[in-house]
Amino acid sequence: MTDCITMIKYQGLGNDYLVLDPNKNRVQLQGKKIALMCQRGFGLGADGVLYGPVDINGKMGVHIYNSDGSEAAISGNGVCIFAKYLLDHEYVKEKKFEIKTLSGSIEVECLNSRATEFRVNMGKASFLSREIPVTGEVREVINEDFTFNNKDYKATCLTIGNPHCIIFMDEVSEKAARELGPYVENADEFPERMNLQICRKIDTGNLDIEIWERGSGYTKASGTGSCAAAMAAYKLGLTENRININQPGGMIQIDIHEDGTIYMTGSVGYVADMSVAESFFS
Ligand SMILES: N[C@@H](CCC[C@H](N)C(=O)O)C(=O)O
Repeated sequence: MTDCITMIKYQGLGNDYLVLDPNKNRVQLQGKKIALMCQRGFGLGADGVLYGPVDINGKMGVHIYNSDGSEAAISGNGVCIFAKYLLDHEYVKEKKFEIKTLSGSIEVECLNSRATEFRVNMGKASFLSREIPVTGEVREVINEDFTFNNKDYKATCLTIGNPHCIIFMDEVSEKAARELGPYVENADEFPERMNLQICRKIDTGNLDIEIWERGSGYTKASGTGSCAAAMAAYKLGLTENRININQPGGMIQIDIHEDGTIYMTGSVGYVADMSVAESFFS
């Protein structure tokens, strides 16, 4: 029998990931293999790969990869999807547990019996340039002037464990995100590249966003992107501390606590068991 690599595809509001469990596969993960798996058309198609469970500093963790093969420190939808995988495959039995990522330990809570709704403690954001990172003197990057593709914008940048640029606009669209995204992602001001969310304020409890992800491009939803958009709007005094983030794949609710801790409530779904022959990578 040909050696196969087995994966399970899940999605969080259309932000889809392949879970690759090293306990079930003997595979040396490399960036180009990940990129090949994620390709739509030539590969299996996904916004990224979740490789785990693995040991990270003595705890059960997951490595998160974007569809270009780059590794991300955190993914909100990715953590919800991985939490579902761990419950579905009985790696955990509790409803509340921690998942280790490169950005730290993330507390997750399963909210329903089908393990499709999760509440995640995403920690605190930082607007400090040296933590995001953004070049220039150390400052909070709030409503700052930037030029992307020869056009001037006001942007607020922050880290949720991964870097985000938030630009408020009167109208947001997939077209606008796809046009601006690559310039923001790869701007010289952002040494580790950048995730972009363009945002429209609907009211003090609702934002509309469109997303261009570092390393994955246009996606239908983003957990960390939702946290970043909500935190930027709250910091700018545009919203209350409970904000519904409406995005093409659906809605993610964000709660910002008094101490600045951000909680996201997201939904995920199982898509399919998939396998590829080793020869797929040759
Ligand atoms: N879709 C994710 C974000 C994934 C990581 C991001 N592309 C990065 O490189 O930081 C989410 O749901 O947060």
